[in-house]
Amino acid sequence: MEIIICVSSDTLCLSSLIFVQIMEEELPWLLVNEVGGIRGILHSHVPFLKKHFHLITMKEFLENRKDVGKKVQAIYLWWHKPVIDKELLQSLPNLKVIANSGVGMDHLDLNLIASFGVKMANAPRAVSSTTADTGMALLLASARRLVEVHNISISPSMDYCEADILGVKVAGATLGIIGMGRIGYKIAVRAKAFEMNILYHNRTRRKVQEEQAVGATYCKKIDSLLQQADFVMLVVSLTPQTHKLIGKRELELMKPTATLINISRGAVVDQEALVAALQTGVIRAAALDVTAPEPLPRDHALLKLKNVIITPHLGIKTDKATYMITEEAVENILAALNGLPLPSEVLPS
Ligand SMILES: O=CC(=O)O
Repeated sequence: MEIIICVSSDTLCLSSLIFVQIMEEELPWLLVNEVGGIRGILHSHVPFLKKHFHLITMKEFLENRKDVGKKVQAIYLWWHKPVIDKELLQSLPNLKVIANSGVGMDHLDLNLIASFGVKMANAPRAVSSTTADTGMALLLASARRLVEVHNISISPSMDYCEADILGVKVAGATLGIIGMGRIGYKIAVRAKAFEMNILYHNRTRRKVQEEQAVGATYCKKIDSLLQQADFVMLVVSLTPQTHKLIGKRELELMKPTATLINISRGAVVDQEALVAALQTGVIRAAALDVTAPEPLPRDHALLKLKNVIITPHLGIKTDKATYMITEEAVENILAALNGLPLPSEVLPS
């Protein structure tokens, strides 16, 4: 909403106010968590959002739930916030759409949201390359023990022996990708450039031409991939079927020299089994961008292991990718508010 105040050019004093005109139709109201901070929309996205919406934060909504609730037509979820529950949905009678700032929708009760007649969208276009980069960064960092060698390099004594910095050769090693959707495939593209052999498992097999383009071999059974891979990368969505997909049995199938990399969701791995496997040398190392919960309690056993690298769900967090996510969200919200098909609608299964 833009307010134009016209004053007489002769006197330029307030008493000469002629009229106050409200320009433009009122913009649709968009509910966001907060601006700035760890769970808030980034400040740099706000001017873009304000071009299309009247922004209202959760704090403002909670202060005046009755009046504001009726106006909100859309929610932009930034890293799972605000939490969408029945109570919130009931207080937003005109809500039409919820846009998620990522691809994973496991934090949402899709059936509940759909039962309120609210559409949902995610942001698959924006996230793929950057998340694939995160996976490769973790693979390389773990292979070459970057965190350990960094700590040695900045230590006062720099006391180390060759064995302390000996890594694993990536070229010629076998990468097993579990989950060959958009992100999994982009990881394969990157791994090919690093001269890795690539195995993959997916619910549905990729086309032969797609496999050939990255030199990937399909493993119908996860077990066979686990037995052969030097690096296993988890890229699946979290669903009831993938919950604790990797447990004690699966870890024991892996080579003792193998590394597990998880960029999907923490709950895809049985964390207790993982801790035991890392402590007893069942596998060499793990590199985790995701844990359950996030962040882990500060005294968690995974934080004490030298053969673990943990990042705070870096996933897509780069300047460009986060901005693209907001653009994708705006596209979806505007489509829903105009009664058009949503470019990345997510339906309950
Ligand atoms: O975790 C990241 C995403 O869901 O896109």
